[in-house]
Amino acid sequence: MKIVEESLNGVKLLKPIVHRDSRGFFFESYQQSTFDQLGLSFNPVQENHSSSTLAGTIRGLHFQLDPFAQAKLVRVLRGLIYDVIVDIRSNSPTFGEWRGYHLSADNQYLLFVPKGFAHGFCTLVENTEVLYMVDSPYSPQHESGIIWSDPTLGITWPAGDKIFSEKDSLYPTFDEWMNNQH
Ligand SMILES: Cc1cn([C@H]2C[C@H](O)[C@@H](COP(=O)(O)OP(=O)(O)O[C@H]3O[C@@H](C)C(=O)[C@@H](O)[C@H]3O)O2)c(=O)[nH]c1=O
Repeated sequence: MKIVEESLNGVKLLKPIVHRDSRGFFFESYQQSTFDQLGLSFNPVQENHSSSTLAGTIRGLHFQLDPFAQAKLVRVLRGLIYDVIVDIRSNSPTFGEWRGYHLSADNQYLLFVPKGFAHGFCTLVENTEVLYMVDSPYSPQHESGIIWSDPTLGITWPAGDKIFSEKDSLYPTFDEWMNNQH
């Protein structure tokens, strides 16, 4: 496992060591001691798998509130996504900044997203499958989010029509969410 890119404090784009042979490939997608060596404190307790039928499907921007905040290790088993994270740590020098990464079954990247980030993605091809481990269990009472199309954040999503859930259409803007924190 090697770090390909570090951007907002604590976010890491990782590339596993891929062992290829005549059958195909093998890689360790998570190994606790490797993560410890990379300085990533991550002890997953739940794995999630989502499949999105149409290209242009958006899921996000999501996070869970303390004490159920989740770090995530995200990768794509099939297809291609534009994965977006937003720093929502109010004490962070990069508070309110976002970054986007192309994750695909082909590039085999893994994105490590620490606690304190809103997370979402847009699928770029049909039948895209995303797998991610989280280090705190699902807690519906602690689910929260920010509207993916937020004007202040100004995320440059891929062009084209979008498909998203009703739940995701009802999340507040970044400014509304911030004002509700005080
Ligand atoms: C997130 C989650 C959902 N569910 C249920 C609730 C609901 O009935 C159904 C679909 O949930 P959602 O619409 O929230 O699924 P989705 O929009 O895919 O939510 C996910 O989006 C990405 C971007 C993330 O970062 C994840 O943490 C998660 O929030 O699955 C669970 O049972 N466990 C879970 O951990």
